[in-house]
Amino acid sequence: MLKVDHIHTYYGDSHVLHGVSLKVEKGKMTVLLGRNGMGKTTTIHSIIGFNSPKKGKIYFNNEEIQHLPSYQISKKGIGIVPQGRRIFSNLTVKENLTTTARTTNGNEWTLEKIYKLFPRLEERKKSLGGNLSGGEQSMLSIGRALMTNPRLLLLDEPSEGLSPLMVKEVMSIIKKLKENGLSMLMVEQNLAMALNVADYVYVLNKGEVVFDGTPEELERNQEVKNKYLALG
Ligand SMILES: Nc1ncnc2c1ncn2[C@@H]1O[C@H](COP(=O)(O)OP(=O)(O)OP(=O)(O)O)[C@@H](O)[C@H]1O
Repeated sequence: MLKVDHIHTYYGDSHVLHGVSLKVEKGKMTVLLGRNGMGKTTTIHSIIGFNSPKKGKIYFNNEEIQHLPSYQISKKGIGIVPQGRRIFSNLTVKENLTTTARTTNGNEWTLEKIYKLFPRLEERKKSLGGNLSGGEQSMLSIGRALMTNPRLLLLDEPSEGLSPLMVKEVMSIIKKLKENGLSMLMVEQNLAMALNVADYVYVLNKGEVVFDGTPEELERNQEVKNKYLALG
């Protein structure tokens, strides 16, 4: 469904991604792991067109998208749950869900379905986004992305800064989406959580893929875990 082929991405003169390649299969959860600053967010931003690669190609359903602006990429069916959630703090929960909603990719997701998946959001539908707890904001950010009816959902550390209880809740929702057949690429710092939901894992180090394999293969690979995933 998504193929990232040897991309090189820069911030000004700073060369951050050095030929990153990865694939996301239809209906699967692919997880990007790696320590802080290794290029995970930059990879997500390259795919969605926030920071397009200077070299290399990105194919979505066999079509090259690396040269397109982000609104066109999103129109083609790639949704994003950005790092830090980025919800609209002066809009209500309901407005957050509806302002960027899109039906051009089909119309599976409706407000009713979102509220069914996240009953907490329905309870708080009239509250301003800025008044929600971190966990509620995380749910809102996922709900808002689903309202664009994506074929592929990019999630950049949806569990960041949440309490263990909230992390569990958000992850169980992500698992439900996976059971429903949604294709996802998720950045995650928490190894245990990543191994729990992933079908396939990539590890990034200094803008390069240093491991790819199944969660079981990563689990057994003590060297990769020690070298590239140790905290710090
Ligand atoms: N806007 C920017 N301008 C310049 N350099 C940047 C910018 N954003 C990120 N970088 C640099 O690019 C590199 C990769 O950053 P990136 O955010 O992709 O890492 P990450 O793996 O997602 O880490 P984190 O979990 O901390 O977000 C880092 O060295 C970072 O300092």
